[in-house]
Amino acid sequence: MKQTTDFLKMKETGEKISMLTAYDFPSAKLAEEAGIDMILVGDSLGMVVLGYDSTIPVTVDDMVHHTKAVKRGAKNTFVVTDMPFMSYHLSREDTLRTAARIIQEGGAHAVKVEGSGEVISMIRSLTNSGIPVMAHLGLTPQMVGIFGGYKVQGKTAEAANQLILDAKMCEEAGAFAVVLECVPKQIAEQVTAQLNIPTIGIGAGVSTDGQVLVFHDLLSYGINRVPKFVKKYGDVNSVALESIGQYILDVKNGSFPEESHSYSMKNEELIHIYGGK
Ligand SMILES: Nc1nc(=O)c2c([nH]1)NC[C@@H]1CN(c3ccc(C(=O)N[C@@H](CCC(=O)O)C(=O)O)cc3)CN21
Ligand SMILES: CC(C)C(=O)C(=O)O
Ligand SMILES: [Mg+2]
Repeated sequence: MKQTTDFLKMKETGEKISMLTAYDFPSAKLAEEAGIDMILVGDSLGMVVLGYDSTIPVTVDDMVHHTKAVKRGAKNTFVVTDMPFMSYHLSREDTLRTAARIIQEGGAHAVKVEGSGEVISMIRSLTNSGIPVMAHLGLTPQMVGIFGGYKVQGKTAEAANQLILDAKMCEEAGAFAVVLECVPKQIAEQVTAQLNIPTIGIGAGVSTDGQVLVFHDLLSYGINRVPKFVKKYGDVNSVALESIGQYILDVKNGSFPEESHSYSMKNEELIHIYGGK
């Protein structure tokens, strides 16, 4: 299993890091079997699995519950779990206790936190306590209420310079990697060049040290509209719709179940249950 030090080595050698979200046993099993470098139990589960329209309602209990399922499906892959909305802001003690739960109870190898500012000192406290931290900058979805929507970040020179400073502070605070979400490719390239820790991009161009995508986006699974940065590698929606539609037809016209799907008993037994008639 790859771990934090291996991801640092991958940056040095130029081997790109592949990361994918997973939220349950089957998605984790598939990601591991395909050979993914790192799994993210993203709070995007609130949207793609639980049906909320943002990541804001997701709780620590949700994250622990889904992390446990992911761990049962992927026993040999590095697992990072998102700390959900407001779970790393109230106090240092609360942040450490929550992260410890995600690690000890959930079984994650690392946690991910969004943002800079006050969060930087939390990254320091977490890493000092022995918990590997992945930072997340740019479009930080837990700030959707402040951003006024899911909009590309760091588009002005000022915002871009701030992003570069923030990324450096995350590294100094001990983060082992940083996710850059929805930022101009030029900024992602700059940050990647200026950091010693790997950058993992999502909507951040090709220059980052790795890429992350949402499982359901990559497979078009239960999702219809996807952001511009998503590439559809599969079409589970159409496979599922065709299959379920055919099942319904077969049930209605009696062509399912077939003989091969049915159980039977011997005639000599059967005669006795009809009272010998
Ligand atoms: N299914 C899914 N995929 C994700 O990547 C994802 C989630 N959910 N939920 C949590 C966040 C929210 N994310 C999003 C959601 C929408 C856009 C989006 O529509 N962006 C616009 C950019 C608009 C602009 O130009 O500023 C786009 O058209 O791509 C981006 C990131 C990324 N994360
Ligand atoms: C989009 C990725 C980076 C994420 O944070 C999530 O899936 O929750
Ligand atoms: Mg997230």
